Amino acid sequence: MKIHSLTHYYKGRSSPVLNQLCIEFDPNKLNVIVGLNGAGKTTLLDIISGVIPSAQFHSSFAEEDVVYQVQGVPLPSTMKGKDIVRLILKCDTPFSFSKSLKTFIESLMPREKELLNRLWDVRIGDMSVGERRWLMIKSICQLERKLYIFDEPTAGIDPDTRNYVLNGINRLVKKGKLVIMSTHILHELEFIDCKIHFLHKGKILYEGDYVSFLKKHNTENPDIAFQMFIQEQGGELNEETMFV
Ligand SMILES: Nc1ncnc2c1ncn2[C@@H]1O[C@H](COP(=O)(O)OP(=O)(O)OP(=O)(O)O)[C@@H](O)[C@H]1O
Repeated sequence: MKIHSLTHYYKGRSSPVLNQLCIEFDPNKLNVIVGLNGAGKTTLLDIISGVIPSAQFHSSFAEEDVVYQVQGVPLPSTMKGKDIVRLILKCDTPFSFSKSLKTFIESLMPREKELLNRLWDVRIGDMSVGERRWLMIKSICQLERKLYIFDEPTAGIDPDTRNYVLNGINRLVKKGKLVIMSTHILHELEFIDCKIHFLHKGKILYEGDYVSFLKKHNTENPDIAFQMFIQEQGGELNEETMFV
């Protein structure tokens, strides 16, 4: 999937958040969008998923072939773990819930099974941020879709659980699905076959693999490479337009 030129303005903002942005997703790799806070990653994912309509982007995927994990959990806090699992797995209507649940449980590692068991009767409002995210994402990974979009799926998740989440997402790529995610945790990409899309100043200014990104900046630390990349692009503010 390619986007040739995408511009998006938010109401009341004089400059566009996305400015003639071009991007090419790789169907055989995990596509990872990175960039500073406020760079426009969520906006881009919102447009690709159809949450924000855009006259400049026409998805080649039908609505029912797409699943989008958003950052917040727009669900009542009294829902329990088992309700979330049922709600998400039931989205795949051709399969019965008991069959989907059996497949879901079989896909989990032993510690994940313990976690599911523990969260089964816990209300969302009583789960930690990481527990809630793990449950939502692992359930979403069970759905049969062609395009999967995850907005910061590993934010606030401990390293062990993060591995389970990333493995689940990576398995989708291996199954031939198009997967796009955003992240601020660059170190997690080291062992993943991914294509990084660096969003900065409304455009994708770098597309390539993790190793090339590090090599380009002559470092083994992705956070340093990130900082160097931002500096290369010139980070100065225009003093004339500040605080007016
Ligand atoms: N509904 C909105 N109306 C006006 N401006 C918005 C709206 N949503 C987002 N913005 C602005 O657009 C810019 C990009 O926001 P966006 O959430 O896409 O960034 P992001 O890269 O996902 O940030 P983060 O890494 O912090 O999650 C920000 O400056 C934000 O303030």
